[in-house]
Amino acid sequence: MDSIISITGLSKSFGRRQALNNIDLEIKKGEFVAVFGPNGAGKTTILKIMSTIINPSRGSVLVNEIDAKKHPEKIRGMIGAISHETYLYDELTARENLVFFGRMYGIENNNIDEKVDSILKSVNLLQRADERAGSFSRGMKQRLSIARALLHKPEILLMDEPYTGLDQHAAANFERVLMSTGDSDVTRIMITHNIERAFELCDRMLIMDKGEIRFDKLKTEIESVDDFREQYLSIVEKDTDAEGISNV
Ligand SMILES: Nc1ncnc2c1ncn2[C@@H]1O[C@H](COP(=O)(O)OP(=O)(O)OP(=O)(O)O)[C@@H](O)[C@H]1O
Repeated sequence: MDSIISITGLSKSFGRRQALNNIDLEIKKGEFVAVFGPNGAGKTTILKIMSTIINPSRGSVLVNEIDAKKHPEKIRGMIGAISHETYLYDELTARENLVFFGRMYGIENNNIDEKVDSILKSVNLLQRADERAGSFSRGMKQRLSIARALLHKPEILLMDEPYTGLDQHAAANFERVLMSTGDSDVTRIMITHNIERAFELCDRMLIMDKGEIRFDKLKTEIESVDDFREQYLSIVEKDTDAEGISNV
């Protein structure tokens, strides 16, 4: 089995609200998976469980055959997470933030400065390296948090609406950095409402609704963006006003 992530019978409830309902999902090493769905579908919840930020109510997540519930610390080392929360320290400079996280991930002291400078350059923040993260704009913070997520060269990148706050230039640059990680067989999972970009970048498209995976196809099995959009609407519009899909 060449799955890097193996999810079985996964459910999550918050009080009486069921966010995930008995999900099974296999993700292969090196796949780039886009996850769509209306607000409240359970997308962030499944990513948070994969990142070991929260525990499931039932079921299991195995990453490289390691049980996420039993060994969360091992899983965290394999994962880079980009989300709405930037996980940055406002009082530290951009460089200090990355050095801090680099040490946490066990990057050796003798080459940490070089790695930090190289990743800062890739997100166009090298010139601002010695300024406090707290003084950065939202988009700059997002770029720094992308750098933080990539610094330890994770095997798996989990992205929850990574385009948030990025201007067009930064979004294009982010995609360049993101696709360059493909050389090393990185597995990427991205929640997004941006159907056009995802269709261009990803290998596999999932649609979640009401805590379930309602659509799961390889891009090669989908005729076109329009075909996918139609399928999305036919799945979600019965129950919602189909918020959460866009062309931007
Ligand atoms: N900490 C929490 N406490 C209570 N309910 C929660 C919590 N986190 C999520 N939920 C609920 O679980 C359901 C799924 O939420 P989730 O954030 O996974 O949706 P989503 O698909 O990521 O939505 P969006 O597109 O709006 O980000 C929602 O009904 C939400 O209200």
